[in-house]
Amino acid sequence: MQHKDQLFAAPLAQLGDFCFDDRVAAVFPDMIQRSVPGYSNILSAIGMMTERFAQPNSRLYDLGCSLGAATLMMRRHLTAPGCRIIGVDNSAAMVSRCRDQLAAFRSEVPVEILEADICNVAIEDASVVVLNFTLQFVDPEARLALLTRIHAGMRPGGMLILSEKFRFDDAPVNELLIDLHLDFKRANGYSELEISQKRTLLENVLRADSVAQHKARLAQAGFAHSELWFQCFNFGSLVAIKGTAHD
Ligand SMILES: C[S@@+](CC[C@H](N)C(=O)[O-])C[C@H]1O[C@@H](n2cnc3c(N)ncnc32)[C@H](O)[C@@H]1O
Ligand SMILES: O=C(O)C(=O)C[C@]1(C(=O)O)C=C[C@@H](O)C=C1
Repeated sequence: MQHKDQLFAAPLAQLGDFCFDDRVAAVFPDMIQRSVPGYSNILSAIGMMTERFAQPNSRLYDLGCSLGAATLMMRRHLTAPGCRIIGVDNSAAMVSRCRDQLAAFRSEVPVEILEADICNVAIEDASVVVLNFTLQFVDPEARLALLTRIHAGMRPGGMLILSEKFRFDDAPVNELLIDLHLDFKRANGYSELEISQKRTLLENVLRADSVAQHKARLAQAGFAHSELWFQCFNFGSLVAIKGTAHD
């Protein structure tokens, strides 16, 4: 059964930091669909890109997998033989629900869901790595080290999909795209109170970078190629490819 996100509909006495606890996990599909413009388009493209980039007998990683929406897409579109998918999340509530959700659909592809910090987990022999709205929650100081480890754990020609909320250096543009996102949330039924409480809760935990910062960091981490392939307001997705000997 789908549960509607009404977590922030009533005034909260204390606005601490947003966290991915059991209450959030219980409404997460509704929350992310109504909060992230383009979320479904990005998931569909993760399926298409998996089909294209998964290499035989390699590993595919979904880092910050939540309930496994991207893992499911990858599993459904995987045609290369001998692959395994590894989903990682450090929220116990997400991991438990993710395992249930994956078990509800039949598949021959081996999938393992780990409860761990993506900054510590080993990345090995990967052809596809997904960071779908996860890097924005990692300490900015730890982001380059994580991407460098991901790059080191990938096969040549492997692909990273990095979806994020962005900030923009041009102040009027930044304001406009944030406002359009708020309109998107209003159109999806969120009240002004829900919007402002969630915004305060996210302030210290979701630290957005600009597209230029992401591209520069991906290059520094070793990725030979990267480009923004999707954007809607202040949300979007980049693709980065590890170079091969032919580059
Ligand atoms: C916005 S959700 C990701 C949505 C998901 N990828 C999808 O496509 O539906 C961010 C997730 O990242 C997880 N997360 C944040 N920081 C993490 C870390 N350092 N290690 C592991 N998981 C992390 C959170 O628990 C949360 O489930
Ligand atoms: O609701 C917002 O304003 C968001 O920034 C959306 C966002 C995200 O980008 O991850 C924030 C937290 C929830 O996990 C779902 C979506």
